[in-house]
Amino acid sequence: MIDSSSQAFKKARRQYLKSTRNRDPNIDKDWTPFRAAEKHFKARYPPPDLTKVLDLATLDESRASEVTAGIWAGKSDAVETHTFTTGSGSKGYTFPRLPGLILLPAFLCPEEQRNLIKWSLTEHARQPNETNLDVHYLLPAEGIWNAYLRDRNTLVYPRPIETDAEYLKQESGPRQLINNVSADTSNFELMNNVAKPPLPPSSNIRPATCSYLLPRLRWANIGWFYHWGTKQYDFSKGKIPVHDTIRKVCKGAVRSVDWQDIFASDTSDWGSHGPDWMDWHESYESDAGIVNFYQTKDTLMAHVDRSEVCATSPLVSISLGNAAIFLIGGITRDTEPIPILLRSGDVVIMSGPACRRAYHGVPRILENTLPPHLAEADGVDDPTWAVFKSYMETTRININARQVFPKDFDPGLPQ
Ligand SMILES: O=C(O)CCC(=O)C(=O)O
Ligand SMILES: [Fe+2]
Repeated sequence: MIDSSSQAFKKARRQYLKSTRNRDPNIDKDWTPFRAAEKHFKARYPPPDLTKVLDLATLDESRASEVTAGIWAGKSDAVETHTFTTGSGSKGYTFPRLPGLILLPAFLCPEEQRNLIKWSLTEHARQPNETNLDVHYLLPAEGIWNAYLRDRNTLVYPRPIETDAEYLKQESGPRQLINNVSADTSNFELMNNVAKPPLPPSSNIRPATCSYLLPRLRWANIGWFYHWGTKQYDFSKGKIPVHDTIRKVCKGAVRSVDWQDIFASDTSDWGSHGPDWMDWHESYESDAGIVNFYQTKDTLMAHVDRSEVCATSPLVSISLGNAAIFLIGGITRDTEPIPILLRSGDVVIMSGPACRRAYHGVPRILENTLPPHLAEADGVDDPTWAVFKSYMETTRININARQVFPKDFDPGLPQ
């Protein structure tokens, strides 16, 4: 329940009244259903109503302490789902409205969740993997997390602007043309040959401490490098092998689903190569992706992950830490999105032609929803957990792994 006498509620109401005083009363007239849902869940005032949000943890007795830990809970029957039993005996859910969307609640046990959180910060958010901070700062080689643990006041210096850098020579015009085009096997070569100059560092960045930068860590790349300027992969930089921990979890998630059950009666268009779900237990291999780090005020706008050449192979998305509202709609923003409350340990799979290129986003991280198995350092039999716990109190981590190429497609790239 929302406490309307709390200081936070009153502050949000004051800000709302101030910011809406001169607002056009028809402002929401032209919003697409996706935009309207984003606005609803983002709002601090009035706080969003979660009764239409699917929250499967409310069905699971063993997660009762997670659900009651914070003020936020949805409903187990808010959205039409079908249940199946996974290969490992747990429950999985499908959505008649969006074939190929799979939800595996609590797929990861508390220990696996803690290990993935540690891995994300200690081993992954550092060179040679790129992070959002690298564009502007010369980060320590050990990564921002390890440097922060050593001394949170250590200064990190801005990346100098190189006077002969490639980014200064590029015209911005032609880049726009190829920006955000869906990748596929027929345009792969063209996309691959588009120039992908490094993004220019900002000119007004000052030295900053590790404790200032850590909450500003927003993502760390997995596998093939992604080029944000063109929204395409930059295959010329080679591929960093996907860590075994991630490979195994993602393969495990894909293998736990009986795809025959999901897609045998699917009649949609799977593209020129036809359906490939029959092979996924063997052929699925994540080779790119991103680890997203969200602070409680961060959001991820509606988008489609369309840079992968394969538009049907599963994308595996792992939630850790604070809970979030995840919205997923259809191939345009005009489809009313399905709202799902994702909690730590939940895994979402987006697969098949209808779901893999559906609009989705994260309009809200739900504050104070860190589950007890991550929040109580004492209850965790691990003396090193306390520092992770303090960071995770205001954080959600999402590990998002994708397969870039279809099974039999040879991109002709050095491995
Ligand atoms: O954080 C999430 O649950 C989704 C992230 C996502 O959609 C992405 O990284 O493309
Ligand atoms: Fe995405």
